[in-house]
Amino acid sequence: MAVSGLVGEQLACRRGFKLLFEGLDVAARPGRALLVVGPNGAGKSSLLRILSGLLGATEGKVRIDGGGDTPIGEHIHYLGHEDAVKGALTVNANLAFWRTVLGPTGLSVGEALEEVGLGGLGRLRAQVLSAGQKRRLAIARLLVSRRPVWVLDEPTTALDVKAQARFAAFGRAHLAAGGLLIAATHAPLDLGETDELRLGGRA
Ligand SMILES: Nc1ncnc2c1ncn2[C@@H]1O[C@H](COP(=O)(O)OP(=O)(O)OP(=O)(O)O)[C@@H](O)[C@H]1O
Repeated sequence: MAVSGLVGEQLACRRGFKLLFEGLDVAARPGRALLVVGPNGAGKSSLLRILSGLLGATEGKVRIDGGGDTPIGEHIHYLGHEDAVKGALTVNANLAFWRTVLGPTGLSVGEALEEVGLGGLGRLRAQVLSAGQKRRLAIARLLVSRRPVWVLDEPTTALDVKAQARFAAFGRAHLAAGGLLIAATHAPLDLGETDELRLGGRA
C-alpha cells in the first residue's frame, strides 16, 4: 500500500505559555517537497515533531493517507537537530544499529557510507567525527532503510557544499520514487519544485 499523504488538520501548538500556531492545515504529498520556513522560534521543529508523532498537538489531528494499519511513526524517517549518533560506537556500528532497528530494506552499511562520503571511516569511533561528518552519518540512516515519509529538521546544517549537493540528490531521488519529504530549513535545499509553509511571519 502506497502512502499518498501526510496530513495535519487544524493543528495548534502551545509550548510553555506561548501559542506557536493554531488552526494550521498541513498536507505533504508524494513527489513534491514541503518546506517549513520562518524565523527562529516560530515553531518549525515543534511542527515537525507533531507530524512525526513525537510531540502531541495541543489541538488537531495528524494522519497518514494510504498507510494501512501501520502506525504513523513506522512510515517516517525523522531527522532532528541532534544527529542521534552514539559516540562510543564505531561509525559502522551506529549505522548497523539503525539498519536493524528501522528494518534493513535499503542499502548496506558500507554502501550508505560510500553514498554520503564517509567510505573508509566505518571503523572510527563516532565521537571523533566532525560536525558535518556526524550529519552525514545521520543522513546515511535515510538510506539504509526505505521509508516513504522523510521529516527532516534543517538537514543540511554543518554540511559542506558537496555534501549539500549529495543530500539534495538523495531527496530528489526519494521524491522521484513517490516519497514524501517535509523539511524545516533556513537555507535553499535544491529539491526541485517545492511547496512552502511559513510560520511566524517573515524573519
Ligand atoms: N519543551 C519546551 N518547553 C517550553 N517551550 C519550548 C519547548 N520546546 C520549545 N519551546 C519553545 O517553542 C518555541 C518554538 O521552538 P521550535 O524549536 O519549534 O522553533 P523553530 O522554528 O524550529 O526555531 P529554529 O529556527 O531556531 O530552529 C521557542 O520559543 C522555544 O523556546
